[in-house]
Amino acid sequence: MSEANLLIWGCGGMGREILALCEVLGRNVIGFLDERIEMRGQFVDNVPVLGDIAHIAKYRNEAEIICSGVGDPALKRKFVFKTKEAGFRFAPALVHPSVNVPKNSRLGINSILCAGSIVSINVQVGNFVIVNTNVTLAHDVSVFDYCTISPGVNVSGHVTVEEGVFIGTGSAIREKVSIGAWSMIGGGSFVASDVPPQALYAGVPAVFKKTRTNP
Ligand SMILES: CC(=O)SCCNC(=O)CCNC(=O)[C@H](O)C(C)(C)COP(=O)(O)OP(=O)(O)OC[C@H]1O[C@@H](n2cnc3c(N)ncnc32)[C@H](O)[C@@H]1OP(=O)(O)O
Repeated sequence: MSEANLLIWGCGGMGREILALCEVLGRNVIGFLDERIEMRGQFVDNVPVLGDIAHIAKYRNEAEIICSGVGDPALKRKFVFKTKEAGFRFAPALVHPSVNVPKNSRLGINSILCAGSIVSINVQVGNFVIVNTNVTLAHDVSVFDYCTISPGVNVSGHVTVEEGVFIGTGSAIREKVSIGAWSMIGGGSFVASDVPPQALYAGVPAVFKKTRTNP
C-alpha cells in the first residue's frame, strides 16, 4: 500500500524544512495549512497553502497531517487540538536518513529528527517533538510532547525535558538535569542545574530571567 499524502501546518522556515525532509524521504506533500487568511491560495516552495483546517475537509480520509511545522511548542499544541477535533490522522515520525535511532530508543508520532542529529541508547522522544539539525541526545534522555530542540543543542545523559520546552540554538544541558514543562532556554546557554516549569533561563551558566505565561 502506498503511503498517505501529507499536509504540513505552518509554511514558514520550519514547515519548509519539513517539506524538504519529505522530499528526501519520498513522501508526497499536497499542501500547507495556515490560519492566516492572507496566506490562503499562495504558493510556498511550489506547494499550495490550502488554508485552515476547515478548508481541507475533502482530504480527511486521504491525507495525514504534520503539526510540527512550527517551532513554537504552544502553537504546535494548538494545531494538534484542531487536527484531532477535525478528525484527521497524524503522520508518523519523520526521520532524516542520516539519523540512526537505536532499537531501545523510542520516537513518538509526528516527531521530526532532522539531518545530522545523533540519538543515543535508551532515548525516549514523545509526540510532536522537533529535534532540529545536528542535535545530540545522549543516553537515557527523555523529551516529552511538543518540545522543540533547536540546531546544535547538546543534551547530556539522563536529562529530562518536560512537555512543551523550547531549547534555543547551540545550548548545552548538563547530565541528570531536568527542565520543567513549558520553559524556554535561550540560545547559546549552558544549563547546569534544574529549571522549574514555565521559566526563561539563559546564559552561561543559565540563570532565571523571567516567568513565562501559561501556554
Ligand atoms: C532553524 C532556526 O532558525 S531555529 C531558531 C532557533 N531560535 C533560537 O534559538 C532563538 C532563541 N531565542 C533567544 O535566545 C531569545 O533571546 C529569547 C527568546 C530567549 C528572548 O526572549 P524574550 O522573551 O524576548 O526575552 P528578552 O529579550 O526580553 O530577554 C530577557 C533577558 O534574558 C536575556 N537573554 C535573552 N536571550 C538570551 C540568551 N540567549 N543568552 C543570554 N541571555 C539572554 C536578556 O539579555 C534579558 O536579560 P536581562 O533581563 O538580565 O536584561
